[in-house]
Amino acid sequence: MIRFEHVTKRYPDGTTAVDDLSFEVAEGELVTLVGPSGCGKTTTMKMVNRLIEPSEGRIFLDGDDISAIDPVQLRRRIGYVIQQVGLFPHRTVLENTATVPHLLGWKRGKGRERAAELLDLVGLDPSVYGDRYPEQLSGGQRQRVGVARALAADPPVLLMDEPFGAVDPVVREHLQNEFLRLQSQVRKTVLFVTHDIEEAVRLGDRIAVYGHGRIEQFDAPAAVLGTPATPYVADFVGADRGLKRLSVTPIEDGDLEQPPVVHLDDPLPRELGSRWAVVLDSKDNLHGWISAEQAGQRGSVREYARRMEAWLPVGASLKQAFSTMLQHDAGWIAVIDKEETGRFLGVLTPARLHEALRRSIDADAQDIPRTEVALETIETLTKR
Ligand SMILES: Nc1ncnc2c1ncn2[C@@H]1O[C@H](COP(=O)(O)OP(=O)(O)OP(=O)(O)O)[C@@H](O)[C@H]1O
Repeated sequence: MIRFEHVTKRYPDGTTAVDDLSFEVAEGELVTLVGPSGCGKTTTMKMVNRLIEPSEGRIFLDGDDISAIDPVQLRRRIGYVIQQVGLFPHRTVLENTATVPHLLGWKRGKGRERAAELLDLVGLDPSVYGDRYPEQLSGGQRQRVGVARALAADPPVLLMDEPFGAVDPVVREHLQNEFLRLQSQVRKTVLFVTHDIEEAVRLGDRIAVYGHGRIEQFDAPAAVLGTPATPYVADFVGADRGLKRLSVTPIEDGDLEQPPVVHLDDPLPRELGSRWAVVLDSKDNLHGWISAEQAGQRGSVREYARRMEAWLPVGASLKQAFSTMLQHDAGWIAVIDKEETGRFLGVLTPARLHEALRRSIDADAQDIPRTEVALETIETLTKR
């Protein structure tokens, strides 16, 4: 969708901001450009919408060489969100959001309708916020309007330059989550500039880690954290990359333990054979748990079962698992298939969590699928 071919940018004063850059972003992919200040991220991005012209090399958008496209036409295909949102102060939120449809000559009513739809999508109720002016919004709300405005004319490509850089960390995380939810619906091709590795890892399908004017590594977040390509990248992602990796490694079926299970309407078993058992309802959905002390008493499981608060759907990150364990002071958490159905799959214990993390790091180091590492480990163990 976006392709850089040997692109170099030299500024008139001799600064080489970008040096022989070649990479490709697939349709619907979100690529984060991350690196220290001055490494050429913004220059890279601004060359895509021709706010900056390359000195050498070519950039293609959907197969078209952008140097042959009129810049104004080009920018209509590309949404642009920057840190200082740049909302028009004397226009309402709704008018601001409808800016591009308006420029494109849409009928007023259609433009406003679309703007209201987009505001809704970014979590701002148009009936509450639509008639406000930018100064009547919080920083986070202004950023949301910026995103809504960039999406209003439904461009296939979005360029985002530190869009959440100016808000505090809590709002920032909130905006990141909302943006991920939004992106899962709209599936734009996104280039996202940030200097924050955590943000790059959370949002990117792939990350381009910049050194000086060059990409040092272009890979999936887990791979960048697990096997940094150069000492520079290792240093940039930080000594705590093992911890960061928790947030990009999902819980998988194979990570789960199978504890004893009882059903709500069963009589209490005489023994559990374990310190606790998971309690399921008649559809095998998670209900709660009982402890070994309750076994052997009279009555049914239902009378003694406690609700299970610490649970997650499969596919949630190991970081969420760890944080859920801490939050509920739980020695294990239940894992279900989907939030909607709640079918019980197994439990994750701290030991299994550690194993899962270990396995994902080993898999990257050897560049083999994680499931195969699991099998290999089991084979080695059984042969011993
Ligand atoms: N107009 C210009 N003239 C000369 N040098 C420039 C110009 N614009 C940027 N540069 C230089 O080019 C290099 C890359 O700048 P760029 O803005 O792309 O970096 P960045 O990675 O986006 O940095 P930051 O995270 O601080 O925004 C820097 O050394 C910068 O000083």
